[in-house]
Amino acid sequence: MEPEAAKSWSIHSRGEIIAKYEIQERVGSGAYSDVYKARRLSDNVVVALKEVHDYQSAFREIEALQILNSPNVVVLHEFFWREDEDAVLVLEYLRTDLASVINEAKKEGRSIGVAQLKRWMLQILCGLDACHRNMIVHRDLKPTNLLVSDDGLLKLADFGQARILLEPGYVASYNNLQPYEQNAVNQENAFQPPEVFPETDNLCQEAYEIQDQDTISKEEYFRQLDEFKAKNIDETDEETNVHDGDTSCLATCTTSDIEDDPFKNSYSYEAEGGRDDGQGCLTSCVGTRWFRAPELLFGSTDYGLEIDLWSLGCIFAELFTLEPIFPGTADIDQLSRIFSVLGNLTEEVWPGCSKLPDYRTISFNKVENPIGLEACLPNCTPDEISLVKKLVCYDPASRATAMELLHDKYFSEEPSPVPMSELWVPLTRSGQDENSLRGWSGHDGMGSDSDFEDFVNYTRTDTGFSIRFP
Ligand SMILES: Nc1ncnc2c1ncn2[C@@H]1O[C@H](COP(=O)(O)OP(=O)(O)OP(=O)(O)O)[C@@H](O)[C@H]1O
Repeated sequence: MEPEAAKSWSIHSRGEIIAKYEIQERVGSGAYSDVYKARRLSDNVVVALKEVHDYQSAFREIEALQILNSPNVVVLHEFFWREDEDAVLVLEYLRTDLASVINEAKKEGRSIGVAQLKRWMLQILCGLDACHRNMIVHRDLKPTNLLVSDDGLLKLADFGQARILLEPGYVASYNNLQPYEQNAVNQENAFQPPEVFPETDNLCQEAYEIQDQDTISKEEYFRQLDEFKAKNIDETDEETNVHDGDTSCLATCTTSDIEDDPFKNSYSYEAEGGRDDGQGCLTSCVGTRWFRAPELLFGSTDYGLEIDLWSLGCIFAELFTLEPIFPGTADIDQLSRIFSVLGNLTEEVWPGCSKLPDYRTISFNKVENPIGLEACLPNCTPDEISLVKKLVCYDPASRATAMELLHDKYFSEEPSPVPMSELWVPLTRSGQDENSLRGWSGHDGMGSDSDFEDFVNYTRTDTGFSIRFP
């Protein structure tokens, strides 16, 4: 029996939806959406109905998912879109997520075995590689957005902040799909639950083999991105009259980040280029803070796919240690945590970084002895540390691409990744993130959003403020 309260859900008033789906329960909600588990009446297939309360977010998610055809990206079955009503996306239903995998392991006091880790990582890499080959930057990668099926199939989800960095159709053609993706496209009835997924060993092996023919090189990617930036227009958003950044800040930074910040005139995520500037700049206010790349924290508006690679590095680190690597309580705290590990961001480590919009607004005191990533990854092997280092590095151009990582020797060395059927999949969804649960994972006391609470040693300067680490 459906609980009484359920009848008041706005989705029940959508005649076209309840004619086709029986809504069973609400399974999640996010900054932009409510998500329901439902049964398709015609064939009993279980789906997720995502009612998206933000036009721009719905548009982006639909646009990206229509392009992507990867076994490691959530399937969009259909969508309902009417003027003056929230869009409803019908997605394949995935019961749990990677955050739950991490939380359960932690609760049980065990680590995730290396062979299991490798299988999770390979699946994330395959999904991300599919996005990046289509020049789609996800912009909100985190464990709660990596959904997992009962069979251990991991899928990238929540494309509400995704952007396509090139004109649609430029790279997303059938011929550009990897063999495993072509199989997915060829499935006669796309509305069936996925068939047994080919083992990722084969999947990634095939991906390696055709890499040189069918994927763009890093150099080509940067060339295309430069062209895109030079054009300085965003056709998608121009056409739809949607501008990047209109909603992202409120969705991803807590209100108090902005409202309570005594220095909000000196340090702000409301990057000039990101809000309705008509120039097609990207907003720096994307993603969830713990996984946000330093260039975003410094207000960059012309970043690329590499912001996802930073997030990926943070996710890999968390898989190794079961703890978020940079659990910042506010945006400046986020930067300070990164600095204390990697050292200060300077022209030596990333030539050109001083041109980042907020680089001179905030001056951090020199971190004399950064602890290094090794200290954050105790009990990890040199290969594991090296894997994270390839992603969690300042210069975006130095970050390894998803395709490069699929070739990383880490994945071909013993122990081999477990077959998917041997993955340990939690029975429930327990995943939480910084936005949804304060005090989770032993981060009690770090829940404040005040950027300055943790920094008693700050002083105003002519251009902003300066912070000494405690
Ligand atoms: N396909 C799905 N199958 C099952 N549950 C889902 C699915 N998609 C989303 N959910 C659940 O709904 C929650 C919110 O979905 P999602 O993250 O896509 O929305 P959002 O509003 O963009 O969230 P966020 O605040 O993280 O940006 C997810 O954390 C997940 O628990």
